[in-house]
Amino acid sequence: MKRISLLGATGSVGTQTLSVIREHPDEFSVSAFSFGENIQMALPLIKEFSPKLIAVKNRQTAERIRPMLPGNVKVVYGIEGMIEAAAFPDSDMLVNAVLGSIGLEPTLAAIESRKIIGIANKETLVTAGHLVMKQAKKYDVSVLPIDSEHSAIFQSLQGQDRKALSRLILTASGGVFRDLTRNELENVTVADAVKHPNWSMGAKLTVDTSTMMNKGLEVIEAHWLFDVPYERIDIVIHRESIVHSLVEYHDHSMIAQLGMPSMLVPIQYALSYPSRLELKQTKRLNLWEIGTLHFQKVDTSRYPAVRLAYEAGNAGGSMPTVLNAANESAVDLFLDGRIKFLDIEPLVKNALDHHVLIPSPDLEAIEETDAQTRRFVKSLIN
Ligand SMILES: NC(=O)C1=CN([C@@H]2O[C@H](COP(=O)(O)OP(=O)(O)OC[C@H]3O[C@@H](n4cnc5c(N)ncnc54)[C@H](OP(=O)(O)O)[C@@H]3O)[C@@H](O)[C@H]2O)C=CC1
Ligand SMILES: CC(=O)[C@@H](O)[C@H](O)COP(=O)(O)O
Ligand SMILES: [Mn+2]
Repeated sequence: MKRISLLGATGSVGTQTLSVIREHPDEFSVSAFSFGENIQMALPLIKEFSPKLIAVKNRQTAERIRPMLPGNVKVVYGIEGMIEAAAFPDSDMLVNAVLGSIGLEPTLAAIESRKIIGIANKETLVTAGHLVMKQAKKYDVSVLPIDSEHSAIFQSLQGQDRKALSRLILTASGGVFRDLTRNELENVTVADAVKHPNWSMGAKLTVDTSTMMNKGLEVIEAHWLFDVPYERIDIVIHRESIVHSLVEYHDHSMIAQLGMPSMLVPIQYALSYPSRLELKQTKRLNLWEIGTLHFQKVDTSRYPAVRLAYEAGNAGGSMPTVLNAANESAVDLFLDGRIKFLDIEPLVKNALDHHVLIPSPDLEAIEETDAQTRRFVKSLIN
């Protein structure tokens, strides 16, 4: 029985993680459960999975939910609460499916408590991948990818000769606006931007897929997870989201993982690794029904966020922190209707241009850079 601390339990990855746990009650249980403010969604899940610890975003949410729960359930809140949930002594594994760089400190705390880490929360690896991977090495902890592309790469590396790895190739759907020119993006709305052609996901990530900042963040995520330099990480646009990513070896063999677009597969693989469990809930891939797959080179003048991400990754130090924080702020502003879709990329570029690089930032410098960048982006639109 693997006992799990789940951060972001009410979200898209969080609820799908709970579906995997529901299907395998003899394999997994939930010991600590964290969410933001969505009590209506959380309450039936808490009743079903009976965690011992609940962490919520703020004091008001904690005070509202406390009387609705049995007395032996502990309720905590804020970043300290999330850290307590991540490092909960009765857990063996952290599944980090919270949104944003707020997931960093809980991840570090769980590593120090020697939990297995299942990481969906890519912002944590983008903002401070060097700290996470250094800590994981120090405490001899596995960091298992849940992001679909990284799970595909991880699966394509199993049993292979790491020294023979040539490059990683991340697939990208191109997002909902992939058939529009940049001029046609001028007046796209929030409602248009939160529809993904192949996956059902939270709003922030869906917007990131349409600027393709998501793929830029994923390049940085792959750099840290697999210790591969940026010049050996490529992106290919693949409309169907059937090939979830590929690894090329020195003998020119490419090994890929394929499947229908469902997060249940990478989530379950991280939970059960190194075993594979049966998955009943997802449609099998039927290649003759799919028929044709398409692959296309990325044009970075169409998707400037991809270029910004490679530049930030290559610059290193605190630049990826700025990239991530500026993007989180800009996407929030877009989702709040305060800026247009095409304002996102220039805001991120402006924040990167304005930042003076810190070469090897520690946690304090990362958090200060993150906060400063968010203030800077807000000041630009005010
Ligand atoms: N969705 C997907 O298919 C994939 C997601 N990912 C990554 O996984 C992460 C989660 O994505 P997704 O599930 O789509 O996001 P969602 O927006 O669907 O869910 C976010 C979750 O985080 C909680 N949350 C948000 N802010 C806070 C906060 N300040 N304090 C505490 N809890 C908070 C939300 O709580 P509440 O709603 O209760 O307020 C919710 O439970 C992201 O990093 C994303 O990039 C990676 C690959 C695929
Ligand atoms: C499901 C998943 O892993 C997302 O992060 C995904 O990457 C979104 O799809 P595209 O980035 O290919 O549009
Ligand atoms: Mn992904």
